[in-house]
Amino acid sequence: MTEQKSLPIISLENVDLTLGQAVSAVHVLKNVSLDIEAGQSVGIVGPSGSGKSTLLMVLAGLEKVDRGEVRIAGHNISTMTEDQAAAFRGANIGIVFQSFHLIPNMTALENVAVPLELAGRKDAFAVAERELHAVGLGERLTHYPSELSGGEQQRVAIARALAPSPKILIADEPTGNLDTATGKQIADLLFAKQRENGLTLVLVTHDPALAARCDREVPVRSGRIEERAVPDSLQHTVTISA
Ligand SMILES: Nc1ncnc2c1ncn2[C@@H]1O[C@H](COP(=O)(O)OP(=O)(O)OP(=O)(O)O)[C@@H](O)[C@H]1O
Repeated sequence: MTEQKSLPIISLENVDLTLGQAVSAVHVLKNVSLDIEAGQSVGIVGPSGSGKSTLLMVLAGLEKVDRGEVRIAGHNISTMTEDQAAAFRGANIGIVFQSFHLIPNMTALENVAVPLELAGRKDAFAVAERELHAVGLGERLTHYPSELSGGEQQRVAIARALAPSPKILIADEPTGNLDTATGKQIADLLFAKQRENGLTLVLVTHDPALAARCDREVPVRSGRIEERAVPDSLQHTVTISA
């Protein structure tokens, strides 16, 4: 019997992207290729300004590439219209932005319930409440973002991204504003979702401990990735030659 290699859930092929105009133009991503298997956790690491957040925006279809292809779950997100990409994200991808993007005039509970309501879930508020409890914010349901600390806002954003049970979670510094103990709790929650639900995790992080917990670290340097997916057959084999 021949072993079937599953298609990567995320695949970038020779992606180039320049942001800004004229003198402020920056060639941010340079011929980037990256395959991520379903259910894998990947830590995107690298110096400030190397292109990590831009890479996440590209993966989420929020930034169009100049060249190359971005395929998510077999769909070419680079050729979708904005509406198609938004619907696709809603059904498949949870996103935690560096600046959270919470809706200021909605409570924590309402912020988390919004994507569920948009998906037509009748149990939106019950699920939202459960997710807020899971990130340790059961006592902050009716607080508005301006009444929450930075770390609490970050956890609302994580609860909102996880609530619709996406296939993929893309998160920019998900523990960046948290103390060590709370950061570990959030990381535990994310890796539990990976283990139990097969969630694919793509995390940008400056935290070496969080990166080390991922199945794989992808280093970004000046807009380039040197690493390419290790074939399955080699992934769990470590050979030490004397
Ligand atoms: N709209 C834009 N116009 C011009 N340059 C941009 C634009 N957006 C980002 N850049 C540049 O692209 C580079 C990569 O930015 P990006 O935010 O992806 O870096 P990063 O690796 O996530 O950094 P950090 O770790 O500091 O968050 C930076 O040098 C930034 O100045």
